[in-house]
Amino acid sequence: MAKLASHHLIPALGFSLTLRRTSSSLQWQQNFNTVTHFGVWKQQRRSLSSSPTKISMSLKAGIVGLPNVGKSTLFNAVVENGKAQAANFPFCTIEPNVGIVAVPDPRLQVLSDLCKSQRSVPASIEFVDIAGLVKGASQGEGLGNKFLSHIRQVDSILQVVRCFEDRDVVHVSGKVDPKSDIDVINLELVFSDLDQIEKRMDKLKKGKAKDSSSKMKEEAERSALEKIQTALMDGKPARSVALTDFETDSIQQLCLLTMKPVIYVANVAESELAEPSSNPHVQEVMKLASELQSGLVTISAQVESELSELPSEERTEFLNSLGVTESGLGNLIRATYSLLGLRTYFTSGEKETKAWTIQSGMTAPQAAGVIHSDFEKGFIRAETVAYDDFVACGSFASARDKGLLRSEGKDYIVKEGDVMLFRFNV
Ligand SMILES: Nc1ncnc2c1ncn2[C@@H]1O[C@H](COP(=O)(O)OP(=O)(O)OP(=O)(O)O)[C@@H](O)[C@H]1O
Ligand SMILES: [Mg+2]
Repeated sequence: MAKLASHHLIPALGFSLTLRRTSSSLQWQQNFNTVTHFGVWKQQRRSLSSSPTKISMSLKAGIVGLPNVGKSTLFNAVVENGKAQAANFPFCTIEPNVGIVAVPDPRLQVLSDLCKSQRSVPASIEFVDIAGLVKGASQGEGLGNKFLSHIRQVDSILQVVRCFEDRDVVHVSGKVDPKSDIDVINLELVFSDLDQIEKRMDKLKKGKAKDSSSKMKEEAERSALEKIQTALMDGKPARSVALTDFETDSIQQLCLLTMKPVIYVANVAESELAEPSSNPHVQEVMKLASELQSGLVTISAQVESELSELPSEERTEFLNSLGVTESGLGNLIRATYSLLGLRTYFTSGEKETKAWTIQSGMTAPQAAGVIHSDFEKGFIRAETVAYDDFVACGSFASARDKGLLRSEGKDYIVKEGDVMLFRFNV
């Protein structure tokens, strides 16, 4: 029988990944496995709102960089109660730390107020603090290949680049030099990808494909690998290579490191936070980020870490004393979310208002599937209203009366900020 999955149904589902706080630890209440394949990795979570207890689908951003550049300091600031050891010696981090971070979104509160929701649940991203990489990592130097494999498992890379001068903080190559630091990291990623590609090409040479469709797939993979290999030899990342959709799909399972989108995080000194662009190191990172078609966020990991220790009423005062008005973390989190190609749609009702994360281009049934696979399987139609229209009308009923609540079918591509109700069959 067809049912209208109205707002009383969606919040009642509780199918999303649910965290239960126990006296000793955080436990995953559902079997949905988004992080446990990292085994030993620690799980921590920051909630930017006091009420939410649930986390929707999230993707991973890996914090990468040379040793001792401020990765764990940044991680601890982003992940409230982050317990990653951050200290002034290289290779301080060995096992990766994982933290789940809520994506700040003012729309959530607006919808929640309009629908008088009992709670609101933000979208989230996972941050992963990874061990420092050094020259030769792809050959097993430093903490070596094991840590490149940790990078392989994330969806995007935040590359922390040291832009602060401080004689007391050891730099592994002896001086602050963002260009050289970025080159070292990128080169290791390139070497590791070249190695992967070579191994894969050797396997493909054996040509095991029997039917014509497998042969076509192998051909697409071979062609993609050759194009990428040429670019890598030229020092260019795999993501810069133009591939057909078929070629892109064929190499997906290789998880090439240089295919992942990158944001450069220029880590500046406290005293430079008010005017980071006057720091020549930051100017250099800006130039490189733009050449490498990557994002850039300037932050002082040290300041963010100190801020996170302060009671909220003292934070503004501290920021003002440094000549800035807001913490850079919200910016970093939003930039990462957008870099991952993520979009948000909302469900909103009396029980809860929730931001759901989808990949851009997802259809209405796929978006419904993020709530629960039954929603996707039994999808009939979605009732949808744009966020601004919903706010102008104040409720689903009023949006329906004004003809702004549209009934969309299975081919509808969900738009950023859609507020949705799903009709489905179970
Ligand atoms: N913006 C900054 N200004 C001054 N000092 C900083 C800044 N950011 C980090 N530091 C200091 O740099 C040192 C190294 O930081 P951290 O342990 O976070 O580095 P890391 O990149 O995680 O190192 P590793 O790769 O060894 O795990 C710490 O003493 C930290 O306080
Ligand atoms: Mg560390």
